[in-house]
Amino acid sequence: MAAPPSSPSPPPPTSQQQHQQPPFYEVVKGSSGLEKVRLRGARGLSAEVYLYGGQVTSWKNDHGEELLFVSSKAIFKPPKAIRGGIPICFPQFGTHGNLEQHGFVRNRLWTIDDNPPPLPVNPAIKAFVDLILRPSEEDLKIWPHSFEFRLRVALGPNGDLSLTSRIRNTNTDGRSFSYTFAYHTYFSVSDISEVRVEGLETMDYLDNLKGKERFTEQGDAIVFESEIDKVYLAAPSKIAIIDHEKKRTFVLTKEGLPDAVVWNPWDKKAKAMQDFGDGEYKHMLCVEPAAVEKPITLKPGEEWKGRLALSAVPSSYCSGQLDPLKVLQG
Ligand SMILES: O=P(O)(O)OC[C@H]1O[C@H](O)[C@H](O)[C@@H](O)[C@@H]1O
Repeated sequence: MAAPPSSPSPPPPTSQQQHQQPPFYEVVKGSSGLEKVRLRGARGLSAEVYLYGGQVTSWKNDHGEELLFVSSKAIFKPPKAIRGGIPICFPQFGTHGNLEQHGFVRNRLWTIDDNPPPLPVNPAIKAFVDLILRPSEEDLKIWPHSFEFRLRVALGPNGDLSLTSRIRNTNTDGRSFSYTFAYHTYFSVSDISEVRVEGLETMDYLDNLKGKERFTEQGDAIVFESEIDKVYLAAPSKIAIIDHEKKRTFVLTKEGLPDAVVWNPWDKKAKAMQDFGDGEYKHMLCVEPAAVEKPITLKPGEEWKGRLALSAVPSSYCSGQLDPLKVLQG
């Protein structure tokens, strides 16, 4: 009698999987068969990161509510970058250079880094993953610099999401390199006209809709009535996005990233984008911790660190006024 066909044995767990112990961390197939890492926290908290782009595409609170925006028309197929979540712009933000818009790492395939150099962490954080990207031969033709880009995405026990980027110059010919950078974060909001941003008032900004001319923001918190595409310069380390309708406040804390880009394409540009629904601009806002005005320069062997921490907290709403100081100073 023929022996029953043997089922293929599962691949051995990596050291990180062993360390993390499922259910904190698993690799699953996402849209178009692209692999993604699912981080699982307590009480149903979760986050997802595509290896394509090293891109966070989901962050859910303990009610299972999605906190990031991903377009219903997002294309999960190289070379298009995924429209939504947290694309990483490197080594160029926007059109500040000769490379393709926002650089190339957002449409490259990253890998899981099983043995990252130590990074000081809160021992309470169990759900995290380390990714790494090194340039290919083709990438070196576009941007002739050797680098290691390590990204840690971590989901804290209280649902906070943090992204830590470590970029190292690994050029062996003694050359420095310079770059601009952004965490192009798409937040999900109830209705853009019910949202305001605290922390950027009175800041100087470059207006991308006016040829990158420099202006100073006036008045109170920022509210949204039309297209916006501004790079706020030397912005504070904490910025709050207050969603009145949802009674939710996102607090962004940034380190190593002086600037903050605010973008909403509004109706006309929304319609012109192939991978964005016509009315979706109402339900998203990009606030992007960035280093744009002053590029970062690394000598060979040097490493830069840029961190973004996100939390979503219920906002109290008293007689039409939130207390911005309470939000920003926590
Ligand atoms: O369409 P993308 O290349 O993803 O860029 C989307 C947007 O990103 C940033 O926020 C820029 O400031 C905008 O000028 C740009 O339109």
